[in-house]
Amino acid sequence: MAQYDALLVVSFGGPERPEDVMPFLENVVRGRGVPRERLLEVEGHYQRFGGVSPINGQCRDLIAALEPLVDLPIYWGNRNWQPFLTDTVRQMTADGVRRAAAFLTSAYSSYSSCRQYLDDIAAARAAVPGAPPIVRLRHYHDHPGFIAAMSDHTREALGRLPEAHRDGARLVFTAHSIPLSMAATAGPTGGAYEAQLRAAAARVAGDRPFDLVWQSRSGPPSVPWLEPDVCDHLTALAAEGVKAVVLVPIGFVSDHMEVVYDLDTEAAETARELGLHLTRAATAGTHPRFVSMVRELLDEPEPAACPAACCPAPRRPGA
Ligand SMILES: CC1=C(CCC(=O)O)c2cc3nc(cc4[nH]c(cc5[nH]c(cc1n2)c(C)c5CCC(=O)O)c(CCC(=O)O)c4C)C(CCC(=O)O)=C3C
Ligand SMILES: [Fe+2]
Repeated sequence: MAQYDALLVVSFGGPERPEDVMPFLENVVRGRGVPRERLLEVEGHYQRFGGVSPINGQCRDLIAALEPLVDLPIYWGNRNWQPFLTDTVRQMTADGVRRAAAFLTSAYSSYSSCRQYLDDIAAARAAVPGAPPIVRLRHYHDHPGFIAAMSDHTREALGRLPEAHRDGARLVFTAHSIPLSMAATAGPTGGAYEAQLRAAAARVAGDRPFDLVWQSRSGPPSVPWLEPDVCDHLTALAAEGVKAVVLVPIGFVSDHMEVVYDLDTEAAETARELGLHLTRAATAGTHPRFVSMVRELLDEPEPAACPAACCPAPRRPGA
């Protein structure tokens, strides 16, 4: 930890009042070619929850849990909503921070889940004269702390199924879908997003059979994204005679809107219609092993930066 004098938590950001929902969404999709109808539909998801995304509160909770373990000032900046990364970097600079470590609330390689965060950190630094170096802590999708937290939460969700259904329940891991072109170029040699997710899911599943499926598809319908979608997969499982499912959102680190809407609202409704027993595992959140993992990452030697050609920005047909 001696090499850093501050910890910066970098997250996606989300609105916390109804009037902030559309401006937030416009920040997220600027230049991304997301159809207007999709945006209005997603606006509805946020307004159903009073215009409040859970994600900022979850960042505050994570920081509160880190404070007793990390003997450094902890800063927090978001990519898409207040507190904005640029404002935080300005504050860090004013406070005299000389070399900060960045913890990203995104665990896997791909343009959306990695390079876009690095680009936004670079843009924030470029906007602030004298901004300190910000060193991204390494990917943690394979860290024992992350795997332990998800394993614990998966066991706990299995325990919430009716007892008679526990042995036969299928573990269904989910992650945010991304365009196939983005998946193909994820990581230093391509395919890393899916490969990392599958490896993490296999470790959490242990010797139980499992599936890895996708949620929260966006973008124009003409662009192919990773499939199958979680709801289509539940339908297929029910047709095969599966009676109970545990959904494990291994692709995310907190129970934000993509979890509480796309899984707890939409997928739960699909399961009810199909007569499937369904529980959902909590994400890592503030699980003690996940929190202590951040402390352990700070103590590791400074990680090498991602290769420049890793996770390139996708071409955006329709953008
Ligand atoms: C890989 C990935 C992660 C996981 C890694 C990570 O955690 O970063 C993730 C997380 C999240 N995605 C989130 C929200 C949104 N994502 C959108 C759109 C998109 N996501 C994409 C990918 C990912 N997204 C992509 C390829 C798009 C299409 C536009 C583009 O090419 O960039 C849109 C636009 C509307 C729509 O859904 O169409 C919204 C509102 C929230 C906040 C939730 C909250 O508020 O609680 C979180 C944590
Ligand atoms: Fe997203």
